[in-house]
Amino acid sequence: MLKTVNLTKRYNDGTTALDHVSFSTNAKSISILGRNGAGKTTLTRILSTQLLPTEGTALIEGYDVVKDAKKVRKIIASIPQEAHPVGFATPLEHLLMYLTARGFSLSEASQIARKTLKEIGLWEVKDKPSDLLSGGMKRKIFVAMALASSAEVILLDEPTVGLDPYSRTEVWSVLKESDVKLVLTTHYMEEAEELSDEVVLLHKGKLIAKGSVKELLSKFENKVRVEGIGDLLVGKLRISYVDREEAVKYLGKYIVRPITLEDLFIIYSGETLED
Ligand SMILES: Nc1ncnc2c1ncn2[C@@H]1O[C@H](COP(=O)(O)OP(=O)(O)OP(=O)(O)O)[C@@H](O)[C@H]1O
Repeated sequence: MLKTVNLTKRYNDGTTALDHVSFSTNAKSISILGRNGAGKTTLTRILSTQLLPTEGTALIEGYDVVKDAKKVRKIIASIPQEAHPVGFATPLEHLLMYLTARGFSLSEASQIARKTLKEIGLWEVKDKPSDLLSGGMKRKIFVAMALASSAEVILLDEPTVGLDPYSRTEVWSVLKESDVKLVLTTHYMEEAEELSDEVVLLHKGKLIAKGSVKELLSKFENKVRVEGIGDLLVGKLRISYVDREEAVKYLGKYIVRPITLEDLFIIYSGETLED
């Protein structure tokens, strides 16, 4: 579905946002994870043909995002992080405008728009100007547009930022039920686990790990997370990762629990919890 070879982006001010990132995946859905500034948005902007790489290549469904940019634009729908709806237009109008611009007839667009607005939980507010909607509802308009588009691959940059837990679950279930292939960036580990077959971990522009959450976790199955309660430290740190056998001595005064995706990120990025 996705392949990058030595993908590199250096901005004009000299910042290297992506540094020779190479990976390939046939997973139906992937999450790109990383801390602020890791290069997630830069990667999705390159994949969605909005930004040229400095070096290297990226392919979506076999099409080069630079050489075959027109073809790529036909098969993808992309929601940038900073997308804002038009204030006076309603959710229904947004979907109708978007779908007709993508080539659907008005009657097709109307049918698809109504179905999607119901599925995503925007039906009650479909005729309200977006200015009058909450931040989460505004975000949902864009997820609905991407889902309704019939694109083969949708790229979502932090799709559920600002959504309350109920709305987030609502969006997740619509995304999961859809046949569309997903590339998403997120800060929510739970979202990555819920929605993606594979995760790509970026750190300071470099790829630090890739695989299914299960695969990545299995590499650390002999480790557990130990967290000191109050001022209690594990060595010099409040949280540390130790071998299972060693964990026995921490039981009682410490919180000892299995490693999660969130811990993997800390382990792979090589950052201590003091950082
Ligand atoms: N237009 C630009 N010019 C110069 N540097 C940029 C530009 N856009 C991003 N950067 C820098 O590139 C690096 C990667 O930024 P990017 O937005 O891709 O990260 P991110 O992982 O999406 O971060 P966040 O989680 O905060 O959205 C950062 O150091 C950022 O400051």
